Amino acid sequence: MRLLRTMDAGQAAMTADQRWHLKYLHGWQDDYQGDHASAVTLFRQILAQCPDAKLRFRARATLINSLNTTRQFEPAYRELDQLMRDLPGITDPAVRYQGLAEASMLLNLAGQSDLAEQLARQMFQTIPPGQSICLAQVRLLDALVLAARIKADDPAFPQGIEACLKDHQVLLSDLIRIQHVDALVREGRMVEALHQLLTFHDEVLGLGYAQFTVDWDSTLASALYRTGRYAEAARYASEGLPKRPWENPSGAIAKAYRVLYRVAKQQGDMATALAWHEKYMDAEKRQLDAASASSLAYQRVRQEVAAKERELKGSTDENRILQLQQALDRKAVETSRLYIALLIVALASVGFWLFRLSRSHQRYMRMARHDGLTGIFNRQHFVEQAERMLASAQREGSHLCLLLMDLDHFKLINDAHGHGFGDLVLKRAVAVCHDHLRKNDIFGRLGGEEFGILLPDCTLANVSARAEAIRITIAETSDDEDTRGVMISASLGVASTEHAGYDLQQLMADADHALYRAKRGGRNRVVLDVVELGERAAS
Ligand SMILES: Nc1nc2c(ncn2[C@@H]2O[C@H](COP(=O)(O)OP(=O)(O)OP(=O)(O)O)[C@@H](O)[C@H]2O)c(=O)[nH]1
Repeated sequence: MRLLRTMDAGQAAMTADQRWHLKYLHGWQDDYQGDHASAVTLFRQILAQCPDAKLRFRARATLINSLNTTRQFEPAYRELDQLMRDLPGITDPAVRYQGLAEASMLLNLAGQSDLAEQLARQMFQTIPPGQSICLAQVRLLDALVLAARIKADDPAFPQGIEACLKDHQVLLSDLIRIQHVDALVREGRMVEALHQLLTFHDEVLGLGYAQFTVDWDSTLASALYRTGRYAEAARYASEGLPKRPWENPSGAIAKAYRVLYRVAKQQGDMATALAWHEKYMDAEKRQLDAASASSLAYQRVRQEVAAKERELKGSTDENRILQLQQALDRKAVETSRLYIALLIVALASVGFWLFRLSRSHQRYMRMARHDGLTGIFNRQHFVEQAERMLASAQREGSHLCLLLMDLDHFKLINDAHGHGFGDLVLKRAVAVCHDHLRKNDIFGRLGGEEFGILLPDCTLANVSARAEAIRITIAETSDDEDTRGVMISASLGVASTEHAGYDLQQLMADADHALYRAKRGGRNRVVLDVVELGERAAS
């Protein structure tokens, strides 16, 4: 206490952590001195605000003890439940050890000797440095004796006593002795029990621990009574009774009253016997009430905790279902996105494929319709287009002219300059012809070096000028640089719907006839199927 006062004086210089520890010590002191209400308040402050988990754990362990002492069983078991939950997080052996010891003791009081034994056995694995198995053995024997699961000859008793004495824990060594006495009494070994109780009686008295003294004396009185030593039994029983009535019921007090009652009865003092019997009954009832209240409280808290866990599990399950649902939704969104992406890729592929197909179709169509060398219509397509145009002109009542053009002495050009050169001349002749054609004119290669040109909206009156222009242009290619002055010319035969009508065959025949005449007339000239245009020799 003095130490605590000194520490209080130095509080101003303490760290926050040190102040919390000081508070804990005050709580512990209040508890020891019987001011349990103050102790409980201090421990609860620590539990609510202290940041140090270790100190909170210790405060809870001591709080459990205070609550139990003041018979606040339900809060005590609630704290015990929390203590057990916090236990796995506590690694400091001394703190764990303390917690396990408190928990084991409380469970033993609640009649849960199995659980108490389990926790006591855990204590053996957490012996703090510098400590022996003493306290662990006390807790274990407490549980085993209560459950009558240990024989009086078990070496655990002497081992425990030895360990406690080594630690200078005389009170704890005597606690083991009284546990041993319980075991001896249960086996009917009264003489040995008595011997032990008498031998250490003064030592126990010297400890000054009132509750334990009552326990020892009443056990001694009971043993004396059972061995027929009535007077001594009565003496120890009444000596053991507390000087002022205890707030807390104790089995030891009931035991002492019972001895006194039995001795009085034995002596035939029925009035005294009756008085002791009443007290005995009252103490026994209080003891039993306390025991069953404790046990009931334990069961109630267990159910409460189980219900909470079920609720928690339920909400956890609900949460998990919700989470799964959300995960599923996310997956569904991802899947639809994937499908959309796949669809887009598929559509793009199909689109691309269609585009390529149409391109190759167009290429194919172009190849099918056009001449590979000059790029103008081939004969078949020229005929098709010409027929379409003739039909249309016939419907509209307009006139067309057909020019058949054939390069002169082309064989000679080929023979003299090579086939490749001949190709060049063919392409050049076509190219220059384009300069004189309109958008709707139809131009095709009918074969070899022979070409057809169909001119819509054209009459015999204006065709000659256009045909002549074409002839002149071709003749002028002779002067081109790359034709190296080779004589190039063309003959043209012209036919018109005005004479031939709208039948292509007839028109072609007329034009062919005119062409023949142009060739026969000396080449490099234009001949109408009716009138031969002026002959003009190639320059
Ligand atoms: N270089 C080349 N020559 C071709 C092509 N197609 C046909 N020819 C040639 O053109 C020549 C046509 O000769 P001919 O029918 O005798 O007529 P020509 O020599 O022009 O005489 P005329 O028509 O009477 O003036 C042949 O020698 C064919 O081999 C071609 O695509 N390229």
